[in-house]
Amino acid sequence: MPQPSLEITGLAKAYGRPVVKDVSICLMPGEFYALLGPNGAGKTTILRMVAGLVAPDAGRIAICGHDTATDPMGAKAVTAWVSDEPMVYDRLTPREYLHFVAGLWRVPTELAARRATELLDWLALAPFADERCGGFSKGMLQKVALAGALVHDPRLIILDEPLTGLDAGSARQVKDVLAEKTRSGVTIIMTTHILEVAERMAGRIGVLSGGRLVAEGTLAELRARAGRTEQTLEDIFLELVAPQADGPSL
Ligand SMILES: Nc1ncnc2c1ncn2[C@@H]1O[C@H](COP(=O)(O)OP(=O)(O)OP(=O)(O)O)[C@@H](O)[C@H]1O
Repeated sequence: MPQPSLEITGLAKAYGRPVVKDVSICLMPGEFYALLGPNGAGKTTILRMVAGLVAPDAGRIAICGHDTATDPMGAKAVTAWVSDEPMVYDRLTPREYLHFVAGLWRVPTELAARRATELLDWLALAPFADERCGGFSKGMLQKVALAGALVHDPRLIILDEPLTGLDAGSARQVKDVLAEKTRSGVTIIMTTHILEVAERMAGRIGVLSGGRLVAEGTLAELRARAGRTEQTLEDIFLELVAPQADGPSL
């Protein structure tokens, strides 16, 4: 059996009160997984723990076999993290930024330049490749940040609300790049509030409510579980996260 790209087991985190409770998720190479849940359900906290930005209180995370607690560098080397708040240096151009990030990852210069050109093309940033990022819109900065996250050719991409603030054209470019990545065996885990995006892009969907994973599966599996095949993802989602599904914590 191939090695999972992401294996989360019994993950827990409290900030005064528990916000992530005994969450386990296993993703294989090439999977696209969407984490859905109401505001405050714990989605970003899980992603931040996977990215190594927050330490779990309990549980284990392994990325392509690298335990994030005992081998954080090994785990980070195969991971890309793109937050919903793009951090890009204003004074650099997209090409300079990608060169800089590739240098941090020690990607050989020629390979880095080739990947940068490809990513800038894919994300329709080529015409702006040599303009300073300082004048860019938030959507353009998000695309530059995504390109930066992909320049070291990660095996796991972690995305927090990747399409927020993108216009239809940019959202399509990002979706196409992500779909292309999964075709080449890269695994993606993302949070989204846009149910249509989860429905269209993700192979599997996990629904989080009050810090717990209350359902997981393909859309067809979630429908079958809800007992009615004609239900939309929105109907299923609202049923799953309704207060009676999770007690009074919501
Ligand atoms: N650094 C922190 N300190 C204290 N509480 C935190 C911290 N980070 C998150 N929380 C709390 O943990 C809970 C889960 O937050 P999280 O951001 O993971 O939810 P989310 O599902 O991503 O929500 P949203 O959809 O609104 O982004 C929230 O109640 C939040 O206030």
